[in-house]
Parts: sequence; structure tokens; C-alpha cells
Amino acid sequence: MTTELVRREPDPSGPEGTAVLTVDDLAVHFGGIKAVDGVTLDLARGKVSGILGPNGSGKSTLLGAITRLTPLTRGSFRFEGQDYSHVRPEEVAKLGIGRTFQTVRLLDDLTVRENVQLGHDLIAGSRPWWRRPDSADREAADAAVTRALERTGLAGKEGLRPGQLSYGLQRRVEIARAIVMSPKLLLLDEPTAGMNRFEREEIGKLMSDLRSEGLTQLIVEHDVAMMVDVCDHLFAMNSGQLIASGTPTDVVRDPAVREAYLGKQGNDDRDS
Ligand SMILES: Nc1ncnc2c1ncn2[C@@H]1O[C@H](COP(=O)(O)OP(=O)(O)OP(=O)(O)O)[C@@H](O)[C@H]1O
Repeated sequence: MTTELVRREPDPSGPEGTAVLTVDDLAVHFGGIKAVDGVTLDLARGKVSGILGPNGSGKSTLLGAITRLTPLTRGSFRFEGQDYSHVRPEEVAKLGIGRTFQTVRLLDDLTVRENVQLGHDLIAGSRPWWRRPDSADREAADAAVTRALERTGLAGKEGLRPGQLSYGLQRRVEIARAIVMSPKLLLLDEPTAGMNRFEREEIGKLMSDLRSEGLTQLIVEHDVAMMVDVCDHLFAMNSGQLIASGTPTDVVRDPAVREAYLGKQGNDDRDS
């Protein structure tokens, strides 16, 4: 059986706040390790949601499962009401789910523009297999890449190679490569890891700008202060389970979150 996948444009197809993605009783076990164990959640359209949790609590595994890179032990997903629990990972981007990874994954021998173009080419694969790209396709691709570079503040850097950019800028290229696909949902795995304070603030601002454009986002991030500033909604995980869900201030004040996350991190600086 084939599943017909349709590329969607980023304009919201439903009212803000309705569920764009639903995760139902998700479990991912690696042998005896219950990396994710019975997580059920909805991601609200047009909002920025975040997942907090100490190291090893299952955040990255959850993102991996949502993008179908990590096989499920149990559970299901719906995106825009469509069950996609069994589609191949390469089809997830075509559904409208883009992502960045915990570590930078750029091709060093390609320019910034060419790296971003790769993201577009992934989606262009939804063109009928028998039709070569024509000049209109190429113009549309160029315009989409230029727009993604502008939205991420990379205009003027497109001819450089990743190795010539700061770490913060390399992460921006990854975000550009994800948003050039016009995702309806952008998943960001530790987007500010390894950045200095200025770079973290810049990335936080970029997320807020993308939210203003209506882009739904799910962020996994250890910088609690940034998550409280940027997110509309927070989930907290511990030992593979969801232990809290709510407004950022409610979640960081939740006693179970304090104990699981802030306690283990030995860092209670948001508690003042
Ligand atoms: N491929 C795998 N094989 C075996 N165990 C794994 C695998 N991937 C993750 N785990 C384990 O699953 C648990 C959850 O890991 P995961 O990376 O999802 O946590 P995390 O919350 O993202 O942690 P961090 O914040 O350190 O990135 C950990 O105990 C981890 O060691």
C-alpha cells in the first residue's frame, strides 16, 4: 500500500492552538532501557512548545521517533489528522515536518547556499519522477533558498563554506536548510548547544520571529531561561515519561520538575 504524501505550505490550515501533531502512548525501548515510555501529547498550531528534562530523560529519542528515524516500540502519531506512524523517515519532511539535529550536520565542501539548496531538493523529490526540473522549478528553488537565507540572517554569507562560519552561524544554516522546505512544524534539537550568550539570544529571537510568521515549533533545549522566554508551552520529561505540561512558568515551578530536572542539574538559577 502506498501513502500519498502532499507537500503543504506554511500557512496555517486550521485555527491557531489546535493540534498540528498528536503523539499517542509513544514508547521507545532499547532492550531493557525505556528511553520513552508512554508519552501522550498534542502540539498546538502556531505555538512554540519546548521539552525540558535532565540528560537521558528521553527528549532526543522522542524527536527521533516523531521524525520516524527511531523505530517505535508502541504508540502512534498523527500529523494534521493523518496517521504517519509507519511512513518512511524520508517521507516525514514531505509531510511538512522539518528538523535540526543536536550536532551540526553540514557538508563542508558545499557553500552555505548549496547546503540550504539540499533541503529544498529533498522536497523537490515530490515532483513526478518522470519530470525534469524546468526553468520555473529552478527559479522557484532559487527564490525559496534566498528567502530561507534572509529569514535566518544569512544573506551575504551564501558563498562561504561552513568551516568559515562561527558555530552559531552554522546552526543558522541548519535552520535555513530545514525551513527552506516550508515545514508546518519545525523540530529543533538543542539549537543553542555550544553557543555563547549573544548567539543564544540571537537564536531565541530567530525562533520568536519564525513564530510570528506562524511556524509551529518544538524545541528540545537545556537552556531553561531561553525556553521560558521563547516557548508558549512546556513539557517536562523524566525517565522517559512526561511529568509536567503547561505554561513555562507553571512547569518550571512544578515540584516534580524541580526535583527531576533542576535538582539533577544542580542549577536552580531560574527559581528566584
Ligand atoms: N540507540 C540507543 N541505544 C540504546 N540506548 C539508547 C539509545 N539512544 C538513547 N538511549 C538511551 O535512552 C535514554 C534516553 O536518551 P535520550 O538521548 O533520548 O535522552 P535526552 O533527554 O535527549 O538526553 P540529553 O539531554 O543528554 O541529550 C538514555 O538512557 C540513553 O542512554
